[in-house]
Amino acid sequence: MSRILTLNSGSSSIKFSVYAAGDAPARMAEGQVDRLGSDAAALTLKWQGTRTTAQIGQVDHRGGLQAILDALRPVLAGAEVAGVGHRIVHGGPRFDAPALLDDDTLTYLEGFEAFAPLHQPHNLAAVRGARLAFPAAVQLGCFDTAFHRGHPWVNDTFALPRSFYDEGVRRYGFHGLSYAYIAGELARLDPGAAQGRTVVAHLGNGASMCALHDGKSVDSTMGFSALEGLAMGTRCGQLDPGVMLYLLQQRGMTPEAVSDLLYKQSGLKGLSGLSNDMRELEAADTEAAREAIAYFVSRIRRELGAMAAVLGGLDTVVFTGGIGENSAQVRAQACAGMDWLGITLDATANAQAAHVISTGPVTVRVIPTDEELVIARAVNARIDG
Ligand SMILES: Nc1ncnc2c1ncn2[C@@H]1O[C@H](COP(=O)(O)OP(=O)(O)O)[C@@H](O)[C@H]1O
Ligand SMILES: CC(=O)OP(=O)(O)O
Ligand SMILES: [Mg+2]
Repeated sequence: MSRILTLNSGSSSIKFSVYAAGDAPARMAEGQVDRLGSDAAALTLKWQGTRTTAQIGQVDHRGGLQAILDALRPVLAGAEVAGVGHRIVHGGPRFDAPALLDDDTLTYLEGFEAFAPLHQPHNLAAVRGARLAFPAAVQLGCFDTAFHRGHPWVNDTFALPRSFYDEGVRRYGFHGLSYAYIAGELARLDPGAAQGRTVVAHLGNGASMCALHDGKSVDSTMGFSALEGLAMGTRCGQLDPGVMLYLLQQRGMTPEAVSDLLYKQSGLKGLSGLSNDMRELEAADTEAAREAIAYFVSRIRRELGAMAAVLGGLDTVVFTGGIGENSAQVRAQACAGMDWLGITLDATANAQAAHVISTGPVTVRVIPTDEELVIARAVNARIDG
């Protein structure tokens, strides 16, 4: 009985799944620890038709992983974990496909910790934890950046002297496992449309958008780091680099303080003064919460127009991620008045998060993402039954 474990460490959650290996991986159990870093972290496990949630208090990513391994003991009893698949946000310029996580590869990936400080250190810590817990298992890295490696050069570079591009200062793009899944789903649901022009909005605690042509990524709102583009739970998104110079030079902030500001104190949290969590903002009756959502949405709208221009038109829009899948309000605001682009929402279908929520010529879909399945398929292909 071979099992595959997937680990997906996001900025505020660790999602996990257990699959039975075989012709295609079959999910047996799944769950997550969410609200990491708050005092209300909780572990949810779905297994054998039941769903249990346990409050685990204030834990960090390491404590979250330990709680997951403890909870999985009965799930994995009597079975052999043949492979552990890891979501690793940064694969650098080297990886355009999953890779075995040997010592050399881990050292290479550590070099990108500073490029993705909310993720990469947690991702690699999970690899080390999983190696100890499952020493005989294949450890496979599946990279968020890999899906974007085929971008045209103009979407892969900044207008800095070329030597910076050569040393790796590039627009990598992230959330690639999610986009790979969505591209595959689109090809299954509507093969004709999947060959066309699609914009996918992955709206979670981290958020980005991707322009797909014929299922391949041609542009992303995220760039060198997971800071660029849309505003996020705690990240600023697009920012005039002059602001950073002002903070460093005029305000005299340390680089560490600027990093903390841009990664952890900004975005929805910074604008609302309340929370990074869209559920809380939607429930809050404050002007600042409404304005934070309005800013979040306005950036989505702006990028949607930009990506339609990059693609030379638009056939399909897909909403995914925790907010994209669950917030009818954000979807409605993002698409309001977009009839000029061919986007018209059906209010009832949107409220129900139906598969198709549009009536206009552009098909707007809600597709729950499944980064874990993309990882499990990659591991399944590397292990023997
Ligand atoms: N029913 C809901 N309505 C609005 N937002 C939601 C809902 N459920 C989840 N979310 C939001 O989804 C976000 C988390 O998305 P997720 O993709 O799980 O994040 P991560 O980046 O940690 O993987 C949070 O802002 C959360 O508030
Ligand atoms: C890359 C990124 O922002 O990931 P997440 O949405 O999991 O925070
Ligand atoms: Mg995520």
